[in-house]
Amino acid sequence: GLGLTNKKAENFGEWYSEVVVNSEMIEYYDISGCYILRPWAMSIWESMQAFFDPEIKKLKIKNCYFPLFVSPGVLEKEKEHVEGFAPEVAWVTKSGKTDLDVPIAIRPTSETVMYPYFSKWIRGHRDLPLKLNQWCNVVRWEFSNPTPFIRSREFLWQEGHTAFATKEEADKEVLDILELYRRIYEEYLAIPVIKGKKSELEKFAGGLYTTSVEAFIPNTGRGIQGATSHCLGQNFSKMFDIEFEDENREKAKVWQNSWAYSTRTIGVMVMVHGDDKGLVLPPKVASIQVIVIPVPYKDADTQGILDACSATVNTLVEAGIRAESDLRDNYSPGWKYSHWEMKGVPLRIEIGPKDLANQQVRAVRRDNGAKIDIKSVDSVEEIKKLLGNIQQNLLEVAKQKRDECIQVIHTWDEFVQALGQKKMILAPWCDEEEVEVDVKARTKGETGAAKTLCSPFEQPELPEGTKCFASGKPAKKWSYWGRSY
Ligand SMILES: O=C1CCCN[C@@H]1CCCn1cnc2ccccc2c1=O
Repeated sequence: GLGLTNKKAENFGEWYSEVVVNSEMIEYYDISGCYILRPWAMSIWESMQAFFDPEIKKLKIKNCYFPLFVSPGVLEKEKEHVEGFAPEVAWVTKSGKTDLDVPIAIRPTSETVMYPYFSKWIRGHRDLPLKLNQWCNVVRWEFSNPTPFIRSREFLWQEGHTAFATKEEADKEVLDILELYRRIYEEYLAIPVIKGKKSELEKFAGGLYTTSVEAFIPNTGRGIQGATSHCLGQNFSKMFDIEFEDENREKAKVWQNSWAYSTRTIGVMVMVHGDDKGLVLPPKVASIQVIVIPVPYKDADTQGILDACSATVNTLVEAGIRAESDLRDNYSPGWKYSHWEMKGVPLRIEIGPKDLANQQVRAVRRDNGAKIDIKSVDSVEEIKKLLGNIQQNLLEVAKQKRDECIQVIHTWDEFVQALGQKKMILAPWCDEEEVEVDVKARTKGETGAAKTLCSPFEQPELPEGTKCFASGKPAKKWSYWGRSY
């Protein structure tokens, strides 16, 4: 029947798989690591896109589309950039029964697809800045445990690729885009994130520096990279000869960025807000914000109740609220309550004989279960307010839970203890790579090693003489550490 067999606090992995399927977002596919995105998931992707695409167009970024296929020559152009990733690259080796003389790679990301053409298109400084984005799928044939939305062999994302004459312009754009990612998480998905810089070990090896928004999953005590905005420096322009004649007719290499968020965002939302009744959708990304359900009663005026439901939906829709009714006569009200709770619809409206008689409706919030009687005449205004409160409450509750998981430490013993308590750890660090490698080695265990998540832009006070928690050397910065996805 209805309802989840797994509890979020008891077996998180099974709970998550059940929620994404029972909420009708995901259907498992017969190829491991590949998932069907059903409309209930696709509409969430589309609502984020409906925010992000106009925003990047305001920044004069233009959408394009490059081929899915990459010729081996360019993919292997730079050993450093690709070597660590090579095992994940999927290759086309045949067409029909015939072997291709040269295998063709499927894009895992598009730097090497795009940049030979950036080199062709950029001649003079008047060709700059070049700012392109594409909405597409990418393929990475990963072998670690596949998880819908979080880690799949094919996923949807947007990838921005930009080229500037100066480093200053590139540095500014990195942060402009990172702010858009923060807004996606905090204003749409109601998920708190931390903006910061990745360590040298964790950054994109092909770039100059990596910034990211980091989320945290309290149930597993793992950090998760929410989205990433890299400054590539001139690494790729040197590799691909992307140069221009500057004002004093000198040849100069361009400064580049690349940035992405993916369908992983949806998985983070499920993990953070979901509960034992199923999915919980923030109103901003809910394709149905209000579901209206008739509660007929024996010989009471059933037609009157059905008409009131339809009238309520029409009034709400006219006011721009995404409302629908569930008038199916082959399901009980109780069944419908569970069904739409499982799908995470933020607000339910019940209309029974009493409500009809009193010219009111009963609203039930999905986030905290509160029941509110609303005068039908005030329904639009009251429901808009309720949806706003739900959006804000989801963020506040998530922020409070996340903050409870943050632990500031100063010593190795405190670090190990906090790690065991599934915390997101804020620690003073000497910023030396071999110390980071050492921490990974010393915390290797069945639940995975601890790594740096990011060094937050907002740095707490670092008193003179503070020691690195892991090496005892003078600490240079505060960094977040933890196990991660
Ligand atoms: O993050 C982004 C943002 C969007 C554009 N690409 C960058 C960097 C991607 C890093 N990466 C990630 N997995 C890979 C897998 C196979 C080959 C290459 C790669 C690879 O370069």
